[in-house]
Amino acid sequence: MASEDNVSRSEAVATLNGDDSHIASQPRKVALVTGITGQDGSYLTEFLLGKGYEVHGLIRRSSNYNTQRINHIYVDPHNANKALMKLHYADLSDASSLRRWLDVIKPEEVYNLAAQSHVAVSFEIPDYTADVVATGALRLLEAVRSHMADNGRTIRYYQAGSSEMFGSTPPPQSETTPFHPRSPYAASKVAAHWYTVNYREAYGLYACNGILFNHESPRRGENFVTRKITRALGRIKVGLQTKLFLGNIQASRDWGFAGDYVEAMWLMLQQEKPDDYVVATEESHTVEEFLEVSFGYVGLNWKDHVEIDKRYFRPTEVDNLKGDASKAKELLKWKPKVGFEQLVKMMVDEDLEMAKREKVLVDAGYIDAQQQP
Ligand SMILES: C[C@H]1O[C@H](OP(=O)(O)OP(=O)(O)OC[C@H]2O[C@@H](n3cnc4c(=O)[nH]c(N)nc43)[C@H](O)[C@@H]2O)[C@@H](O)[C@@H](O)C1=O
Repeated sequence: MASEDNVSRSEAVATLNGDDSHIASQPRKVALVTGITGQDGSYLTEFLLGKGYEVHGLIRRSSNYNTQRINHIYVDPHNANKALMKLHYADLSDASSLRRWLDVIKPEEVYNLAAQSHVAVSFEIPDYTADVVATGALRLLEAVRSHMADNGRTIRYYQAGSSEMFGSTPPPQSETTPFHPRSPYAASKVAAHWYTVNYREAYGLYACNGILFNHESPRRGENFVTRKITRALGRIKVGLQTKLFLGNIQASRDWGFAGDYVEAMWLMLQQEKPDDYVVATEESHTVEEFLEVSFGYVGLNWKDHVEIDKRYFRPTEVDNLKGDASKAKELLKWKPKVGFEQLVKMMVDEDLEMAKREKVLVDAGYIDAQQQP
């Protein structure tokens, strides 16, 4: 469904919906989002469209469409009056594509959310992870810098940092806590963090690092632990599977709701000066506690279904993350709206509904139950 056509900015800016007259008198702000097909990209795009932005997303070519999370806000570009989210093929490993789209789109804000974001997988594909997460951020920063220099424009840049950068440094973790990364993913995020700081200091770029602690939602990828649990729980509840295999359930994370966290990204780019901010709930829970709350919510005992499988342990683990978000609270006036239990219930509710729909298809013989034990 991605458009392969270039749409000129003047054409796009002139396209205003009838239902947003409060912003119709000014040209729309234009944002460029990498990683738009991911969990955060989809929530950020909804948020920015709600603020009256025109949002351009960079997507990777794939033999299958991977736009499920944004299909509900996609409008065919032939409907120029309504199509305020536009998709373009590019890749963080392809510097020329980044510079070209900056030149065409001329965004005011760039959000770099794209990544190989799975920590365990980064041990399997470390070169690729470093290329996309670390060097990819550098390529984008350099494209932004050179575009600004050549065109006399300014762009505000957001870099998606991660609490994984703190690694083995004990909690609570704030902006001044030293990094001690424990995976190729985390080390790559540390590099991207410092590239961003360096471009700010060297070139005066308005560039911010958001150091976001884990943030989840019903749109979370199914191989991250929270969604893996709620997805399996839904299927267990309706009888499509019986067991769930997990790794280290003593790890503790500061889990917030992704929908809350994208607002903090945007707020960072609306300040007078660029800076780095921790975004977190300031509460930490173990994976075991997540199991207790989620299974308990639907009247099941997790101990009847969960088995520990060593293959999900990581070569080096991050044991305990708990953020100190005082700076974001004070300067951005940001705070999370969804708490831990509410987040768990939201995810369980959605995945229970999904499992019920899946069961209808299984019972009718349209799909099989994917050979789950
Ligand atoms: C902020 C940060 O947040 C995320 O990274 P993550 O914390 O590694 O997230 P996760 O859901 O993969 O693991 C959380 C914990 O859960 C343990 N765990 C146990 N059993 C399984 C298991 O079966 N699967 C998984 N995935 N984890 C398991 C696992 O060992 C770890 O201790 C990414 O978004 C990342 O991009 C990012 O930036």
